[in-house]
Amino acid sequence: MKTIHDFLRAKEEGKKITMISTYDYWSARLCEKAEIDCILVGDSVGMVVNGLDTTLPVTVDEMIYHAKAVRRGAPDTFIVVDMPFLSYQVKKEDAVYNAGRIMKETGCNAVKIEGGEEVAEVIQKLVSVGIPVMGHLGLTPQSVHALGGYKVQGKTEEEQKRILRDAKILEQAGVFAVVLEAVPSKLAKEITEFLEVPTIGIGAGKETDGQVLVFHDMLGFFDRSPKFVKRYMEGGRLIKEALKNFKKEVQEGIFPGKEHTYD
Ligand SMILES: Nc1nc(=O)c2c([nH]1)NC[C@@H]1CN(c3ccc(C(=O)N[C@@H](CCC(=O)O)C(=O)O)cc3)CN21
Ligand SMILES: CC(C)C(=O)C(=O)O
Ligand SMILES: [Mg+2]
Repeated sequence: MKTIHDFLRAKEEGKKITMISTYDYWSARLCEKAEIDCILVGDSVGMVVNGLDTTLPVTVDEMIYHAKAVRRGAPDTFIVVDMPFLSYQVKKEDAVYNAGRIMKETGCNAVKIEGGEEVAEVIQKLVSVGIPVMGHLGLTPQSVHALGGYKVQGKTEEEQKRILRDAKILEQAGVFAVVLEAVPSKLAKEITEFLEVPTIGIGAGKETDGQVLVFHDMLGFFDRSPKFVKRYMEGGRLIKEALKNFKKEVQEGIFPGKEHTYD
């Protein structure tokens, strides 16, 4: 099992970190077999698995349910769990309670929190009680309504300054890594060079210390995907063909064959 120190060392040694966002037993098993460095049980589960338009309705109980399944599938992989909307913003005490539940009930290794300066105190508190925290800057989907949509962040110089400043504040607060989502690669490079802790990018160019993608996106399960997604497989098409094949074979009396029958 990797530790937070292995991620720091990877940055020092210039070895890229790979992270995949996924939510269940079988996909976690495959990630572990493929030796992916880190699994993120993302609150994107609400959109990917549950068909919601945003991540906002996702609950702590739902995150725990998925994270337990992921841990069973990947017993030896470093697992980070997203803290969902409103589970850490209201009071520091809530954040400790919710992060504590996530750690205790799932056996994960760390939690992830979206935001900059406004969550620095919460992060400090979690780190002080022994809960490793991953930060998340740039496009923070839990603020989609405030951002006016899923849009690239850090386009203006003012925004860039704010994001870089937030990154420094997160490092001081004690995060062991930071996700940079949907920002120009130049800004991601600048943050990556400045920080001692690793950056993990999604739509942030190639200069970050690692990359993260959602399992279902990279395997092509959806017909539409954001610009930053590379499809390593046309999973949706392959599955649809298999389903059609099943229907055809049943209709034509080909399935089940002798080998599938208890005679
Ligand atoms: N399946 C999935 N993959 C993700 O990467 C992901 C989620 N869900 N849910 C939570 C957030 C939301 N994310 C998103 C969602 C949409 C865009 C998107 O549509 N981007 C457009 C427009 C960019 C712009 O206008 O600036 C694109 O074409 O890339 C980007 C990130 C990333 N996260
Ligand atoms: C896209 C990643 C970074 C995430 O936060 C998620 O999957 O919820
Ligand atoms: Mg998330």
